[in-house]
Amino acid sequence: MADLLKKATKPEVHRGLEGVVVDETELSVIDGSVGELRYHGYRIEDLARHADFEEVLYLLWHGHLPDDDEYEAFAEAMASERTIGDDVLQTAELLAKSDEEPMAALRTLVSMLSSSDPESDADPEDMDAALRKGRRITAKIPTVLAAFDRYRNGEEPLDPRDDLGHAANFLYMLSGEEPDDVAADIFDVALILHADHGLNASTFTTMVVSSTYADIYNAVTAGVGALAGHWHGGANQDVMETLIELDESGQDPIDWVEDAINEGRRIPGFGHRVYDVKDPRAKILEEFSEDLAVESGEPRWYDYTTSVEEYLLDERGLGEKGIAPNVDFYSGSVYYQLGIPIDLYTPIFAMSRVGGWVGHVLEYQADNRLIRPRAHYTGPDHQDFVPRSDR
Ligand SMILES: CC(=O)SCCNC(=O)CCNC(=O)[C@H](O)C(C)(C)COP(=O)(O)OP(=O)(O)OC[C@H]1O[C@@H](n2cnc3c(N)ncnc32)[C@H](O)[C@@H]1OP(=O)(O)O
Ligand SMILES: O=C([O-])CC(=O)C(=O)O
Repeated sequence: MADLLKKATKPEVHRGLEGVVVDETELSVIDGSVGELRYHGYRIEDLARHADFEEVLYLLWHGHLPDDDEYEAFAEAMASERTIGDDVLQTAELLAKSDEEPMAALRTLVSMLSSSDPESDADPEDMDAALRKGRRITAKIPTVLAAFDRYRNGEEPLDPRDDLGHAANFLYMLSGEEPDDVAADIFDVALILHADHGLNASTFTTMVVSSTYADIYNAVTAGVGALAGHWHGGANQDVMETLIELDESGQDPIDWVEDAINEGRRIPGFGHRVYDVKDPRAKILEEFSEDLAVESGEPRWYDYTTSVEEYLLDERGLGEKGIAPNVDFYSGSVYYQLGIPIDLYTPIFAMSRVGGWVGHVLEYQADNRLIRPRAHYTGPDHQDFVPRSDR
C-alpha cells in the first residue's frame, strides 16, 4: 500500500491514451501527417473508386478481397440476413412513438437483436459463431433503422429487398423508392469510407468489452454508445445543424466562423486525434458534395463548407495542433443533399463502422488479453471511518 500512496513518484500518465500503442492490427493504418488511410494495405481512394461496401466488409473480416465466388456467396449471405423479427419491429415502433433519438433507438434495437440470434447461446470463444453474429448484426442494422424512421413518420416499414446491395437497399427501405445509381453509389462509398479507422474510441470500446469474453452483441451495443458522442460520430449531425445555424444567421460564412472561434466554440467536423492535415475521407466526400450541388443547382451547403474550411485551414492556419476537416465535416452536407434526415447521420455511421468493430473484435479475440489499464491515485492517503450519524 505504501508504494501506491507515494504520489510524489507519479508515473507517466497518458491522458486520453494519446499516442499509446496497445496492440497490433492488420485492419487499417493511418498516416496522420500526410492524410493517408489504408484498409489492409489498400488505399482508401482505391477502395472508394473500385470496391463496394460488401467487398470492404469481406476484406475487414477475412483479410483479403473476395474473388467472384466468394463475393457472391458473401453478398447473398448478407442479403439473406436482413429480415428482422416482429418483436424487434414492435420495439422499433414503441421507440418511435416515444420520440426516442435514433442513435439511442439503434442502441436498444441492436441489443435486442441478440434475443432472436440462432446462435445467441454460442460459446463467446467460438470465433466462427462471433463472425456469423457480426454478419447478422451488420445485415440487420439498416432494416432496424429504416423501420424506426418509417414508424416515426407514421409509415409502415418495408421488407428488405435482396436484389439490391447493402447501400441501395437501405435507401429503398427508408424512402420506399429505389435510389438512382448516383445516390446508391455515393451512399455506398460513404459506407466504405466510414468502415474502419484504427483504434478510434468506439472501436476501442468494442475491444474492451469483448476482451472480457462478453459476446459480440455486448461489444457492438457498447460501440454504438461510444460513437454517439459529439466528439466522435455524433459530430456529423452537429455539422449539418451548424451549417443550418450559419445559414439562418444570414452572416457571411467567414464572419460567422471567425465569431464562433472567438467565442471559444469547437467547430464540429474539425480537428482529429491522429490527423494533422485534412482527412483523406473528407476529400472524397467534398467531391461528392460539390457534384450533388452542381446536379441540384443548390450550391449553398457546399459553399458554406468550403468557406469555413478555407478560414480554419488556410487563413487561421494549422497551428500547433491542426484543426483540419475530418470525415464528419463533408458527410453532413452529402447526406443532406441525398435527402436523409439529419438525426440519422450518426446511426448511418454506425451502419458502416460495425464492419470495423466486428473486424477488430475478431482480430483481438484471436489472441485475447483482458484490457485493464491503471490510474495514478491522487485521493487522500488515509481517512478514519466516521459513522453516518456522526458526520
Ligand atoms: C469520426 C470522428 O470521430 S472524427 C472527430 C469528430 N469530432 C468532431 O469533429 C468534434 C470537434 N473536434 C474536437 O472536439 C476535437 O478535435 C477532437 C475531440 C476530435 C480531437 O480532440 P484532441 O485530439 O483531444 O484534441 P484537443 O481537444 O486537445 O484539441 C487541441 C486544440 O485544438 C482545438 N480544437 C480541436 N478541435 C477543434 C475544433 N473542432 N474547433 C475549434 N478548436 C478545436 C482545441 O480547443 C485545442 O486547443 P487548445 O490547445 O488551445 O486548448
Ligand atoms: O479515428 C478517430 O479517432 C475518429 C475517426 O476519424 C473515426 O473513427 O473514423
